[in-house]
Amino acid sequence: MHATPEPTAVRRVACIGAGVIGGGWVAHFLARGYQVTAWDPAPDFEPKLRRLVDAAWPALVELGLADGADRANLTIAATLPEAVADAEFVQESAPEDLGLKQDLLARLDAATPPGVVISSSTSGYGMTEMQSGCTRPERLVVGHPFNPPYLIPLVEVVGGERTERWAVDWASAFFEVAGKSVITMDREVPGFIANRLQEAIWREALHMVANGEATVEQIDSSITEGPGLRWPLFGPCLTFHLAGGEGGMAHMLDHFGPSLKSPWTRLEAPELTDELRDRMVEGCETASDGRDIAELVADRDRAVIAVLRAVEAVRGAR
Ligand SMILES: NC(=O)C1=CN([C@@H]2O[C@H](COP(=O)(O)OP(=O)(O)OC[C@H]3O[C@@H](n4cnc5c(N)ncnc54)[C@H](O)[C@@H]3O)[C@@H](O)[C@H]2O)C=CC1
Ligand SMILES: C[N+](C)(C)CC(=O)CC(=O)[O-]
Repeated sequence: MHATPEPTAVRRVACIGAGVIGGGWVAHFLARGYQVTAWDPAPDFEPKLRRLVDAAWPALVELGLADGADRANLTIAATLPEAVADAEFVQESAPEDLGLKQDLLARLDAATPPGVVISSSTSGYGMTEMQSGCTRPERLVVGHPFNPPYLIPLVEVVGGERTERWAVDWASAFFEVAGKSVITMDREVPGFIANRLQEAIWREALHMVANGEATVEQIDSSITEGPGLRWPLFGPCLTFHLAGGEGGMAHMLDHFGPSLKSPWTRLEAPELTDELRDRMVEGCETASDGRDIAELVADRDRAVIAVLRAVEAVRGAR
């Protein structure tokens, strides 16, 4: 049996590794009213961490702090075992190095009370490969955040082959209670969902710069002045649903399906089978949540205007 607290009862979290992401997690958990203990092997980590939290705090105040939220709730631990000794949840944010993560997670597993869930911020490793040295692998999950974790809501949660289902469900529930927006994945896939999508763009951008096909500035403008303006409300699927006009995704795929064979990207497209077409069309119906095309267009237009105004306000304030 495992002495796992209810996700709503957690008060003490440990953040292991306190760089860009670990520090961002510290700021997030402090703003949500948790007692946070941080540990990092770098000798100068404490002043850097406090600078990061102080820089984030005005934004967190503007968003609204939870009851009891206070930067004084941060404790600096001298050792890894001290950091996790009475933790009710542990978030690991050490460098993206498989050997280092395997070794660190094994040490965390040995020092953390049984039943306490340990989550890794890894950007792409599977928990199956990271939990290989753990004696209680059932409580280890990936909890992949986005920079900065105190502002970007998404966390992707997924277990490894030796993770038990309760730990995945517990972590998802805990992150929700802690104010995050969670995608729980049933299957391990390198890079999870969002980084696979981001990497497709990122690798193509690097190819274009390497080949002299586009400059860094052109690449960034192509997103900030183009598709990026549509993505805050609708992701790539509903966005392209509207590219099909009144025919939606079905017409979009029938019209532009042949373009999947054109050399528009170095990434090879899957075969557009009837099954894939149906899955996309049905998925867009579900995601539309009862709205017809005209209603979706109206929602998109309102969102794009709001985003354009917000961006203009930030540019005007520079
Ligand atoms: N930077 C980003 O945009 C994102 C990073 N991540 C993931 O978060 C993790 C941390 O990345 P960053 O914060 O960007 O790196 P970072 O380099 O800013 O921070 C890493 C921290 O880990 C510490 N560290 C080194 N060895 C350690 C060990 N053995 N045990 C504990 N801590 C150790 C370092 O002293 C440093 O403070 C990685 O797994 C990365 O893939 C996830 C989402 C976004
Ligand atoms: C650059 N990165 C791969 C570490 C980015 C992430 O993992 C998520 C993010 O913040 O975009």
